[in-house]
Amino acid sequence: MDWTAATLAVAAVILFFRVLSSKRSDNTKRLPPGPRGLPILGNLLMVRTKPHYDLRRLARKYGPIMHLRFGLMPVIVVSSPEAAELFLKTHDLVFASRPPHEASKYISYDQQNLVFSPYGSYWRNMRKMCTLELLSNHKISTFRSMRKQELDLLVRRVRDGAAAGAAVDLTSEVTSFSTDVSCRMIIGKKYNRDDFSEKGFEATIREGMKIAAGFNLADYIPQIRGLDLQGLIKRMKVIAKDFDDFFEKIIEEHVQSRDENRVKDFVDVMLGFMGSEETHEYRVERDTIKAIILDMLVASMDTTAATIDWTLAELMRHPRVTKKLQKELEDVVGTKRMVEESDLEKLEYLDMVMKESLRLHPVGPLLIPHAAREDCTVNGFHIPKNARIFINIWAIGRDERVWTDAEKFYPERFIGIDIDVRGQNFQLIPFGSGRRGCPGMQLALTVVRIVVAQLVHCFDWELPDDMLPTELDMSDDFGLVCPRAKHLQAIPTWRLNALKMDF
Ligand code: HEM
Repeated sequence: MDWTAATLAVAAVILFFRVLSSKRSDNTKRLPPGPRGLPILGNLLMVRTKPHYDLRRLARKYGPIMHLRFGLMPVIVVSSPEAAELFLKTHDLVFASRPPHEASKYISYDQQNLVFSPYGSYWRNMRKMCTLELLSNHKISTFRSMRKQELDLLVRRVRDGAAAGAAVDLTSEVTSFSTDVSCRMIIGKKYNRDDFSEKGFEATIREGMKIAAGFNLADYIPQIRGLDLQGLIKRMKVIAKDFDDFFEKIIEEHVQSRDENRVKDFVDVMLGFMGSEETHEYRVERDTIKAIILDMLVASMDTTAATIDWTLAELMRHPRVTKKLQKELEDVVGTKRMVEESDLEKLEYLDMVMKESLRLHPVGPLLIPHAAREDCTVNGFHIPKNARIFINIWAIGRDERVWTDAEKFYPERFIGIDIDVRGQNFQLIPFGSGRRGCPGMQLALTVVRIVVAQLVHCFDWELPDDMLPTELDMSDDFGLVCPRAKHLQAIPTWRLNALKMDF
């Protein structure tokens, strides 16, 4: 044997043992427990139209940190406050990314939005801009009088319904209110039917959200991406074109408008940063603006409306709670005027009602999927790089080990307990927590509280057709946002007789 052959033989033996030992150490990495899956599809068929229910059922068997496989992708499901804290606080930086997402590649300018953008300098820059320039306390206070105008209009519409003695479709009314407020804040005007394609603005937004939330096989088996087996790419291209035409029109109107005195909407603010990187740190291009407009519309319109809707439904089912809330409003506001945003901090029972509603009905029951940026060990379990992380906050909110009488709507459970919804108490995180937590939380809490307070202060409510409170259907509908499955209808009676409606 010459020296060259000997050296090659030794190198081959070393390589063989290296590979063997790396295989062994991979095998010793302990994944969290979970059900066995099918070849290729993995556990995809175990999750049907209501994933939050299916994943809770599985977690009851396999534990609060559970491993599944959707297609070829590892999925980790988190279902206890302690485990949520490990993922969103202890190891927040590792899990602060989002997985690749086919729908937002088409609809959101190649994931240039905030919601689905992977962790990195682009996301950090956009997140900073949104937090400091669009959603700061100062900025949202500049829209206070606009919110009041829209709320007055909502009350007026409901009062007209009260005069007719008919049931009002509260879900539709609250959704229109929320759409109008969001549009005025983000694009500076209510959306106009003529501005959009035939299908209509709201229907297109909803279709986009449905596709974005759905289980797209290509997200889990990237090798079949080009085949478009579910026909989603075709639909997404149509939606993306409709949005792009609309946003181009909006941006052009803003560029042409010279009124310096009006309150600056989000498009104005972002246009102010475009092409001025020397004076501002934000790198904003035209596609960035379009992606963020869509993000803000999607993130604010239906989340806020669905939260108000769920809360009003719980109040209809619990007349005792409604009476107690009306009493608090009479004590703090009186019966001679309507509620103002400045009253909100004094309304402690309202705060408990909102917490209880968000506990039972978080509109993002699984948060938005997070992604592992690198391999990580959590609670002794190996969490592989690129794993999708679902945090089942809906299951946590209804866990009997965490909450006494968990299924019961009982706002008094928060008396004397220091738990709020702002991301520090992991048994109640309807807005998420940590780096990816909701940047619109303050705005959302202001809007949902003022609308609920106003509608309960101004009106008494009765369910139609002699329906008993216990008969109200409370089923939900899963999507990017989880609203009530059926519209809430109720008959209002004006109760502020001392107040003339001259607004
Ligand atoms: C009641 C209303 C709302 C609820 C319950 C809610 C809840 C949430 C949740 C659960 C997340 C995901 C957190 C995570 O993945 O860890 C989120 C993200 C987000 N929310 Fe909200 N939200 C609401 C309203 C709003 C509003 C009004 C805005 C802005 C106008 C907004 C903007 C966003 C954005 C931009 C993100 C993505 C943040 C990121 O990925 O960095 N949300 N929200």
